[in-house]
This record gives sequence, structure tokens and C-alpha cells, in this order.
Amino acid sequence: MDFVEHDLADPDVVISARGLTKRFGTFDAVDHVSFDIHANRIYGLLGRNGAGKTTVMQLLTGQTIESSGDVAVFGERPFENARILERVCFIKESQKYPDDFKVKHVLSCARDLLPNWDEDFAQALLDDFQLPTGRRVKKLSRGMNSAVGVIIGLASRAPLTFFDEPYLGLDAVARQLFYDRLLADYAEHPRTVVLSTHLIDEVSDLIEHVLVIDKGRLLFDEDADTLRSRALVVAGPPRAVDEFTAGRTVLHRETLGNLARTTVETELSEADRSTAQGAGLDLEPVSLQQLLVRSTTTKKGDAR
Ligand SMILES: Nc1ncnc2c1ncn2[C@@H]1O[C@H](COP(=O)(O)OP(=O)(O)OP(=O)(O)O)[C@@H](O)[C@H]1O
Repeated sequence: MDFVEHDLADPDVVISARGLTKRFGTFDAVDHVSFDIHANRIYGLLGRNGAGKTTVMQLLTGQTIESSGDVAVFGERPFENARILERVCFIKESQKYPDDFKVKHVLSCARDLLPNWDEDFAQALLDDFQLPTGRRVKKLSRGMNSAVGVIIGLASRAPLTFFDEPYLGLDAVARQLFYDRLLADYAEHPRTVVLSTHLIDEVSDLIEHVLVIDKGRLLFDEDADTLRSRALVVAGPPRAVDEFTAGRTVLHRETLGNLARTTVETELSEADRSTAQGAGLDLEPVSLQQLLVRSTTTKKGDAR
């Protein structure tokens, strides 16, 4: 991606990363990544295992220092910057707490540290997730532990909130509760939320903008609807599908008996659509998950 200057004059830009790189030895976990994150939107930071999502979030929240390039959060460098970091909440899976900490101690720390903390909201969420406040955190089940993070992230009302897959331990009902509470609260108290997840289909209605990281590089930085409209599946008799998709960028092809399904990266014109209809082909939308699986699948031996 081309190097562009930070647009610090634009108050809508809350994060600006330019050529951001994190190197471990000779390995680039994050490799010259440039993007802006705008205020009051929900972002999906998506990518396969080991793609670099957590490292990007650590760079954006000052938890690690870049090897090269730079990042500005609310116009300033986040590393060891208390003024910036008090506006940021970073929730990650498997957060460690002191051994003797009960749930109520964690919440009381969050209340003290986070200036926008909403105690009533936190209490309502404790009820929703049925979390026992008097229990030691180390005695909580994995799902309850995830719920602690989710509650802190939501009740923080931080202007910039990161959720690094903190909901992996939650069951499907609790995850839905998280998505519902996030959407409802975000509508009343707009803020910038960045979610990293593997469960792309689950969050696809939630996220407005998608950043896709693949092997440390930024593959997509796009509005979620625009990204979805980038590809579609052409289904029908194999020969007709092949004829129709010839010359287009094919992301995936599968054949089952006399039915072929080919995913193509394209926007079709009205004429294309009527040609497809005339040839007896079905044109189906591609889910965000399918599109990303097709775009980020690596060959064997290609792992980092
Ligand atoms: N401290 C470290 N030392 C060496 N390599 C590291 C370190 N931290 C991360 N990496 C490597 O950097 C790459 C990116 O890791 P990262 O945790 O950012 O990926 P991720 O996209 O969050 O993965 P997942 O979805 O599996 O959590 C991985 O190959 C990982 O092994």
C-alpha cells in the first residue's frame, strides 16, 4: 500500500497508521501496513491465525513498539502516553488478573481507570451475563472469564475500544447477547470499536468497515458492503459457468456432478446479468466469510 501522510487535520480520523511494521528477529509479523480508522464506526479486523491482528492491536494501543513506520492515535503517538491511553480500552482473550482478585475487584479497577465508565450499564451487564461478583476470577469458567472482558469493554464507553476476540469462550447465546448489547449501546453512545474475530459471519451485520490482514500485510481496507459486492458465485451447468466466467478473476471453483459453482471477483453490468439469466445461470451473493476464505487461502507449505 502506498505511503501517505497522516491526515492529522481531519478530526474524523482517530487512528492513522503509516508503513507500520513489527519485526521479530527477521520475521515481519506486521509488514508496512497503512490505514486510517475513522470516528464512530465499528471496524472488523479480520484475518487467519497468525495473520498479525493481535500485533496490530498492540501497536495501536501502545502495548508494543513499532520496528518502523508510525502510528498516531487521536493525533499522538500512543506508546507510554497516558493522555491518549485513558481514552482507549483494549480487551483481549485470556487477560490475566492478580490471583486473589474477585470479579468485583476487577470492576472496581476498571471504574477507577476508565473516565467514561458507566456503572449502571456494568451492573445491568453483570445481570445479563449472570456473573457472580464475589467469585475469584481464577475460579471462573472460560466463558465467565470472557464475560468479564466483554462487560469491561462495553461499560468502559471508551472513545476507542478494541476487542481482540475476547468472546471466544462465550457460548452462542452469550455471544449474541454481546452483539446485541454492543449494537444497542453503540447506537446511543457512538464510539469507535475495533473487533478482531474468526467468526466473520456472526459479526458481518455488525461491522461497517473491514480491515483484512494476511501474512502481516493489509489485504483489504474497505466498507463492508462494498467488499461484499466485490464478488459473487456463478452457479449452473459447468460448461455455461466456464463460458460466462472466462476472462474474469476466479477466486474459487468447485464442481459437484452437473453443477459448477465459481466465485468471481467482479461487478456485473446489467448486460452481464441478462446474459447469465439467458444461459440458465444463478448469480448468488458471497458472504464476507466466503470472500475472505477465498482471498486468504494459502497453499500447503505457505504457512508463516
Ligand atoms: N513476541 C513474539 N515473538 C515472535 N513472534 C511473534 C511474537 N508475537 C507474535 N509473533 C508472531 O507474529 C505473527 C502474528 O501474530 P499475531 O498474534 O499478531 O496473529 P493473530 O492474527 O492475532 O493470530 P490469531 O488469530 O491466531 O490470534 C505470528 O506468526 C506469531 O507467531
